[in-house]
Amino acid sequence: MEFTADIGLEVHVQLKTKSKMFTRAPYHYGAEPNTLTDPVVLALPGVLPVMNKEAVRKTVLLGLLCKCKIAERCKWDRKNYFYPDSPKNYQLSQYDQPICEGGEVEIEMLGASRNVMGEHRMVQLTRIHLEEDVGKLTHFANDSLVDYNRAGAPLCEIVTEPDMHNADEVFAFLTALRNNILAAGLSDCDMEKGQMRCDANISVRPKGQKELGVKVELKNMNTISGVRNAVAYEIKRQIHAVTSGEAIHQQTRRWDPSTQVTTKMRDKEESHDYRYFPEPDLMPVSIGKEQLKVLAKELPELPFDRQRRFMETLDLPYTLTSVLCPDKELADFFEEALEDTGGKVAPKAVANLIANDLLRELSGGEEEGRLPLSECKLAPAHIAELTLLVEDGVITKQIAQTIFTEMYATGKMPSTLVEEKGLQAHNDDGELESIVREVAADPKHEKAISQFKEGNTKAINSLIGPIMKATQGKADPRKIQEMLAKVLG
Ligand SMILES: Nc1ncnc2c1ncn2[C@@H]1O[C@H](COP(=O)(O)OP(=O)(O)OP(=O)(O)O)[C@@H](O)[C@H]1O
Ligand SMILES: [Mg+2]
Ligand SMILES: [Mg+2]
Repeated sequence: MEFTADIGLEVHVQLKTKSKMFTRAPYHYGAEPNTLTDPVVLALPGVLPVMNKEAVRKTVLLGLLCKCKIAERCKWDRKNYFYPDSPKNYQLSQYDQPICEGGEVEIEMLGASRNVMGEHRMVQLTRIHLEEDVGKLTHFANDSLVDYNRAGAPLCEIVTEPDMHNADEVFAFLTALRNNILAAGLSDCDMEKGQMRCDANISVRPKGQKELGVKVELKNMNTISGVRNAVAYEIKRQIHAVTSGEAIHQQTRRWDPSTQVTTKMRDKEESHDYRYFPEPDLMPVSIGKEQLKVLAKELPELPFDRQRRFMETLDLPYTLTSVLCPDKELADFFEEALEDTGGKVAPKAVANLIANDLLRELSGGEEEGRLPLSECKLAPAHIAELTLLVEDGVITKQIAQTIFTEMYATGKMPSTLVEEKGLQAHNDDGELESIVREVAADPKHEKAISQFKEGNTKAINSLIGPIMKATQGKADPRKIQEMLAKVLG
């Protein structure tokens, strides 16, 4: 029997704000445990919450980015539970009136090969609401430690419809969502720092059956590829269970990255009744139409929209755009460099230097991870000047490579390096002619030259290398060819 899998995600994203959701205690990653707290975070008697406006603003931006319907009015609810990660015994969240409803995220599936664009489609969202994060527990053999630094940090929860059907779609969704959020500067989305966390709900049903199967919720995945592996494993496990006549029970399972399997944490029956009720100490929030118009202007161009623009209006190949566009910083760098050339250089030449040469230097030969652009000595103006020097024939493409490495290391402008090292292209025809004559006179090229004279124009290609070498790479190969033809008649 064939099966269809249905997957819905609950993605938690920590917003980049200076202070916490309902108090002015600061929040950032990596501080000494329990140093980012105050009476509100620790829920001492008599404290009252005060809403962080910036967190609401960023959530509305996230909603607009995901094309959600932004509620005119939303409110806060208490989600009651008893666990040491929350000193209040409840979490402030939003129950029946979230800030954002509906919405969608565009995803791209893998193409047939690296230089072919994959299929695009929309993944439907259910809602996005804002809540506060909880503390972090670390368990030991006999006791546990709690760190309340994270408690009360603004946390967006993005809930999708069960609209994904395999692990690759889940991977594509999380990648696209993360790129969009990074482009808008709403969060750093570092999964390993817990800034982006994902629970995956998975069910399977016989192909053709309308109603969805019983869902299992997966937790504890801390990389996007970890989520992909966990989902792929869980779909296989459920199909295997169903075909062996076993029923799937609603439960929560934990992904173990070291053994790459999911194991049961708890059954649905053990799950909590949260007794949600409206928070009496906070007013509902209204978001006006005028405010929405102002906020909409702050949104960046979405990475996929930018990619289409680069392909359509700048005629860049898909491969280059797929390197530049997911990373807003890199795409901005490219556009600035292109602008600096004043339209005199083909966009592809500029894009190539950034997507190939610059990234190669930034990654220093490593497969994954690279230096951030902000730590690099190059500005867009360096790239622009280098492409202009080649375009104007001041240096050859070969020399541009040498200069690139040098300017990356030193931060010196390419024109300075050309001057300092005398790397100008061979524009002195007389000098080039004498080099060409000298090389052509070498008896070892006799055969090639006679073949050329008999009409085999390609025969002299073997002379270009030695001539290039004699000019120390400073002559344009096209010019060498012209000169050779002239000298050999
Ligand atoms: N049958 C299903 N198969 C796969 N995913 C599902 C299914 N039903 C719901 N989901 C997904 O699970 C997520 C949460 O669903 P839902 O709101 O129903 O449950 P919840 O908030 O986890 O709480 P509870 O499980 O107590 O209802 C959503 O992303 C939704 O798309
Ligand atoms: Mg939640
Ligand atoms: Mg859930």
